[in-house]
Amino acid sequence: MSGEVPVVVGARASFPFVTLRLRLSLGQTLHDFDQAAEAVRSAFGVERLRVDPAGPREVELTFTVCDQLTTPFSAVVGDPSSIHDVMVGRREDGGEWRLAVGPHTLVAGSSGSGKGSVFWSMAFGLAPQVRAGRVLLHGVDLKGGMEILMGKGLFTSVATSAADAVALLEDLAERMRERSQELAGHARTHQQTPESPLHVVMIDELAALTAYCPERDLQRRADLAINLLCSQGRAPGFVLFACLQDPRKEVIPSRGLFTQMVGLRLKDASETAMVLGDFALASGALCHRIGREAPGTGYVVPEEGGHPIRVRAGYATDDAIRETAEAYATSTTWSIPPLAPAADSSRARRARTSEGL
Ligand SMILES: Nc1ncnc2c1ncn2[C@@H]1O[C@H](COP(=O)(O)OP(=O)(O)OP(=O)(O)O)[C@@H](O)[C@H]1O
Repeated sequence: MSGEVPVVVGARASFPFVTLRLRLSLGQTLHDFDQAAEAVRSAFGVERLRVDPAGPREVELTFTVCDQLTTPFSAVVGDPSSIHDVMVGRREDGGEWRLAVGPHTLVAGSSGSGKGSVFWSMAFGLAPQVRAGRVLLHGVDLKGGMEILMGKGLFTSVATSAADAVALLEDLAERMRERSQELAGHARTHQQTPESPLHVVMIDELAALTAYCPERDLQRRADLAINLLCSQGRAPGFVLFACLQDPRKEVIPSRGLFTQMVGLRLKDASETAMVLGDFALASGALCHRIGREAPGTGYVVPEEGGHPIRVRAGYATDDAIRETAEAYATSTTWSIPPLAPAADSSRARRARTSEGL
């Protein structure tokens, strides 16, 4: 028997997961299990099946036997003491889904996949820090501000045109450079305080700036500023959080600079691999199989590495967004500086309403 069929050598359960450990039969490889995973998952009628190597001749199959994320729930305002990560929803094991604030985050998902719920859950999570002045949110919404202006009170500045978005990003890149110079020789990472807040740039649809912007020069300048902020912003306290429908490299050249990826419902397996890595498919993290009836559901690779985790974001109604924005409004608002002429764009020009930030 052991030469033909893999033998079950162990089993364990920890709700909602059941794990079987199998000894490979002669000639079988991990790849065979990866290939068969979808057929086995479907035969057992479970939500997800993950295949992991477990030593030279063994493999583990982990079945998610109960989907705890089917019922939607509301986005919540963060805990005032949370600085490094915020709760944005729930994980498949019933625990809190917390997103780290430091890394640059890309949320990819087709239209209607629920990117807005991750966006607002993040903003709600940061709201107490916004009110305390330790975090300044900057919004970029080139759909005329439809999404972000609803919660305008939380934002220090909001750009709703490509020209304003570029002016804002270049201004932030310049502030980042200045702060890095101030920190040089004193500290390797920035500690957020009201005197020196963390800047979080929240972009509703990144491709509107990096791929579909009709003005090539603005597109080029936006790419440059995003690359600068992504590659140098984390240590001095400048962070990007961007949503995107189409994760292809030609749409978002700086994709690799985003180190925290959230994959909601996507079009096909290649998009899933682009967002979460090839590894995701063998882990059963199939963003392209997420149903339309479960917006806000997706997979995320934990910052410390390991398997993608299935998650769902809390949902923020329009009323909840307005109320939260009113209750946790920032006291720091900026006018976006006028767009510098192209040749002059490396020198940010300022029109600050708050001094010394
Ligand atoms: N976490 C959630 N829980 C329950 N329902 C949700 C959730 N997120 C979104 N929805 C529902 O799905 C709809 C689409 O969500 P949303 O507008 O956030 O998608 P999107 O990915 O931003 O789409 P687009 O790119 O077209 O703007 C919402 O109007 C809402 O009804």
